[in-house]
Amino acid sequence: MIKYKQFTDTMAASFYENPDLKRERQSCNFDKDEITNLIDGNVEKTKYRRELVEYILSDPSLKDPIPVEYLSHEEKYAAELKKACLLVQKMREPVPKEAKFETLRKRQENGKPLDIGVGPSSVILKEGNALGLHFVMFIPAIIGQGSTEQQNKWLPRALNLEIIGTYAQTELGHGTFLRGLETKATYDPDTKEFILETPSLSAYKWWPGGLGKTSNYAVVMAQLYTKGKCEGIHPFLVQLRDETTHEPLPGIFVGEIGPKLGLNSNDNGYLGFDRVRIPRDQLLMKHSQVLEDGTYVKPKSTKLGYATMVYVRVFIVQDMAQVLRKAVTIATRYSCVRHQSELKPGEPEPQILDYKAQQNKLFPALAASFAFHFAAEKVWNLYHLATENIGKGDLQMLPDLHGMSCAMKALSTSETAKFVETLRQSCGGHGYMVSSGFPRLYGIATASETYEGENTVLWLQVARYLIKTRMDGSGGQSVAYLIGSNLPDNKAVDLSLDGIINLFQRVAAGYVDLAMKELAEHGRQGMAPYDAWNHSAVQLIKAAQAHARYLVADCFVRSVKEDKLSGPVRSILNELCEFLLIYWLFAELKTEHLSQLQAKYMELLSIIRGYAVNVVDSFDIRDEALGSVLGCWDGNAYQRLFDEALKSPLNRNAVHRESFEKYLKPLMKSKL
Ligand SMILES: CC/C=C\C/C=C\C/C=C\C/C=C\C/C=C\C/C=C\CCC(=O)SCCNC(=O)CCNC(=O)[C@H](O)C(C)(C)COP(=O)(O)OP(=O)(O)OC[C@H]1O[C@@H](n2cnc3c(N)ncnc32)[C@H](O)[C@@H]1OP(=O)(O)O
Ligand SMILES: Cc1cc2nc3c(=O)[nH]c(=O)nc-3n(C[C@H](O)[C@H](O)[C@H](O)COP(=O)(O)OP(=O)(O)OC[C@H]3O[C@@H](n4cnc5c(N)ncnc54)[C@H](O)[C@@H]3O)c2cc1C
Repeated sequence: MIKYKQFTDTMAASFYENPDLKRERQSCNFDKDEITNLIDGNVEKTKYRRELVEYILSDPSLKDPIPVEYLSHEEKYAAELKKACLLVQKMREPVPKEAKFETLRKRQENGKPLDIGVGPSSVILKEGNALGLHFVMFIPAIIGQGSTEQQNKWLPRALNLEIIGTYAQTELGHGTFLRGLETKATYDPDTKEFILETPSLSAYKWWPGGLGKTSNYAVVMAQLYTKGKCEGIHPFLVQLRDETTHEPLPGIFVGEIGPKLGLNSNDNGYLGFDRVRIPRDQLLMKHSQVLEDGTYVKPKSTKLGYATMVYVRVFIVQDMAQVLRKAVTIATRYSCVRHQSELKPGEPEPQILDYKAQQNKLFPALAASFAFHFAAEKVWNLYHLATENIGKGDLQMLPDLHGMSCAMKALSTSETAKFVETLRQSCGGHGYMVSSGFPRLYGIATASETYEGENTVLWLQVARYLIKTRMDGSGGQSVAYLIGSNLPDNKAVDLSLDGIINLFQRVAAGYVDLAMKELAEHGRQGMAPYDAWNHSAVQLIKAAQAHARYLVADCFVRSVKEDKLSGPVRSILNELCEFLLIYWLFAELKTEHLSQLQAKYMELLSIIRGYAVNVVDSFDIRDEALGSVLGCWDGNAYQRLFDEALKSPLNRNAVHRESFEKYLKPLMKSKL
């Protein structure tokens, strides 16, 4: 290792707490645990999560020997998969008899397994997760699309990880337009099998997570042909690899698609079929069936086959709240410890957290992390209720669930991606380091804008629902304000939370009406409806975005009003809620309203400045899970930046001998 002049000894560093952070923490006047419990769900859930995280982090076999960024593409996959597998094994073993793991042990004694889901796995897996799709889509697809018999056969094996699967829908040629998928599954009544076929290059499955090297099964979406007729896309459970040797089965062409902007430990893959036969009962038959003689039995709605995507869209809203909490924790703590420039002439350099412009970068994201947390809760509840009803044959809630999940997925991912970039910038040059943690978070947020329905496409789905509702009054609860007599009145701007929600409805309804006018105008000019729709897309997307903001804002306001909160926490959430609502309104309002809101906005910046550090502390994210030298709890950012830089392989020796001797030296010695 090369030598450097050291300013902190390691022992002293382990007791260090940055004085600026310490001062903020000493002035905390609310119960941080209350916010922690609110995010976890309740006190017991917090206790469970903390023990689980400690249990995982105290295991030396789950630690990275060197930062994964220094590994090759192949090594990265292997190292992260190893951790994922060890994690799963660990969660199955009996927890040791230590007092600090009492909750975990009791849980196991009561026959409840330890969670291996998003929270625990994201503590140690930060670069994507080869087993993620198995848990997030493969198992939910079997549950949501499989008949009871099929679930009984496949679920226990999948839950035990005897088989590992993914969700293979997107193809090289089509991701958005599902009706355009080309993979074929043709029923052969003689053998009672489906024959899977990839008819062209563009029909190759492309993208599925964990497909390249990890999965031995997949739920494959393919066009179902029976009795010479195409019945549209359907889910098939297909074995891809031998269960013992892991070799691809005959007729299966499978591999990995290469490096991506982020999530590089996940082996996203490609897949092709050359006349691969599977038994008839591997068409997942909860909603539609093919009988032995090839007769097709229709589902109650063709859109029930899209249900796995709806589930994941809901899941993503929750994931975005988590990403935002991490990003805003890093940027707020760093802004507290970083001093730069001059605020008052001649005075010491202030904390950058005191600049209004800096607060304007941090606090909207802080507020939005709560907004998306509450929105995720609401849409989960709706999802469970709608699914229960669908199980009883009542599909009435399906359009509202689709509209709401598309709106919230698109808004939460696009806002999170934008905020993560702003928060990165708020940390200046150091934010650009991989060790800041921002590149990984940006990789997740931007991927989420694209996967599970590209956002523009989802906005247009939302717009379709809004326009339909406005025209025939058929929409559900989330769009009730657009129906006839429910339309928000045009009273003067009132700055109460309810008043602002009314304003949000007016803005959204206004955009919907403008889009309708535009559609009608195009119609009058002789355009066909599909052309008019395309020409009105910009306005339609604006309407969908305003509606999504209304939905999320409304959830926030309702959650803040619940009486389970203490006075101090209620007023913090109230202020953050009001602040976010004004921030979003700025994007929509005309100048006459702006000055009224501007003063309130500036006042709220100062108020939030008072508790921002303590609020991010209450997110209770362990340093190891945060994965950022800038955002660590102790605020020892410079020392940690330095320590991390010293891990670079280029710092093993003072001179990189080989490149110096071979290239630099000859260059410097050569004459013109
Ligand atoms: C150790 C490890 C342990 C544990 C690990 C645990 C956890 C893992 C950790 C971390 C993971 C974290 C996060 C990541 C999670 C998951 C994401 C990962 C990968 C992503 C996977 C994918 O991307 S899968 C592929 C997704 N693809 C899409 O979303 C495609 C988008 N396209 C569509 O949805 C559709 O084609 C369409 C909606 C755009 C159009 O469809 P179609 O042409 O058929 O329809 P129309 O436009 O004609 O509309 C017709 C009517 O149908 C209604 N409609 C459409 N869709 C739906 C629906 N889904 N539900 C209900 N109704 C629907 C539409 O509204 C129309 O109605 P009308 O009444 O107006 O006619
Ligand atoms: C990290 C990652 C992981 C993924 N994991 C999986 C997986 O596990 N399984 C799986 O099956 N898939 C997966 N995908 C694929 C993903 O679901 C698709 O990429 C996504 O649905 C977008 O489809 P597309 O790539 O065909 O984009 P396209 O539809 O080709 O989009 C290109 C552009 O065209 C625009 N566009 C398309 N249609 C319209 C329209 N009707 N109106 C206006 N504009 C339009 C879009 O807005 C976009 O700007 C993954 C993708 C990523 C990035």
